[in-house]
Amino acid sequence: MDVIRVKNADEGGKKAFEILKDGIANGADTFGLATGSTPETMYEYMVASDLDFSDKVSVNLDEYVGLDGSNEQSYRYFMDQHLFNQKPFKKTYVPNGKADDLDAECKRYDQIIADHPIDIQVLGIGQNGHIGFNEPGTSFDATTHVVELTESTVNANKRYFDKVEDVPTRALTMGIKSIMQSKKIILMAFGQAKAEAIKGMLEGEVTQDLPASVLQNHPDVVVIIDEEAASKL
Ligand SMILES: O=P(O)(O)OC[C@H]1O[C@](O)(CO)[C@@H](O)[C@@H]1O
Repeated sequence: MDVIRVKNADEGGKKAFEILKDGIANGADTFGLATGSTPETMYEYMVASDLDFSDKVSVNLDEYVGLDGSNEQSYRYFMDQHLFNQKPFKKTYVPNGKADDLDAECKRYDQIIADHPIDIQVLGIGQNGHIGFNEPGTSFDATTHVVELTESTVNANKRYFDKVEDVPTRALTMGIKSIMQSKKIILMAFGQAKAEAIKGMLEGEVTQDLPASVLQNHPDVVVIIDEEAASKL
């Protein structure tokens, strides 16, 4: 893995944006995108740029079960607000958290991923080392599936909700197998809370107990970390 150290999230987002821009210049047209606070600065640079995404496709990682796109806490809403409303794409995919049949929705999403192989996958990382919503213990062979969120993840994400009881406890997520099939991966991590997971991911063994460690097996990963996230290396 190629590790790039930056001062802060702004510099990290800029760096990620530059890698994305180079990728586009080299023909990338399908992007795996992530939500959460981590990629926000990268989206700001995308929005401020003169790049045109109207012939590009995005396939997002995950969505809460039970929230539809008009819900301000949904990941569809987040993506519209932070990127798609300002920079229209040809097509944007996010799992449907309101699907009546979640198993069918997982199959539908796997077909979307198969139809749109991801050139560049953007990732954050959970404090417990999750990628997407693939929590510790998830099989590396998993494709899109429904996840019971861990207490650690619910607690980390409660900052976006009025109260912890409002945080959905289930989500749909692209699986690790699909993430690993992306041609290139950019993982960003900012802040002290990510330091332990980053250490495990870069220096620990490859184990399902720390899902992001699987990235050691991918041939083209760029890890962008600020000083705090790098503090345990
Ligand atoms: O960027 P944040 O808000 O720290 O979230 C970290 C990770 O958690 C998720 O939001 C899922 O909980 C991921 O999509 C994200 O990469």
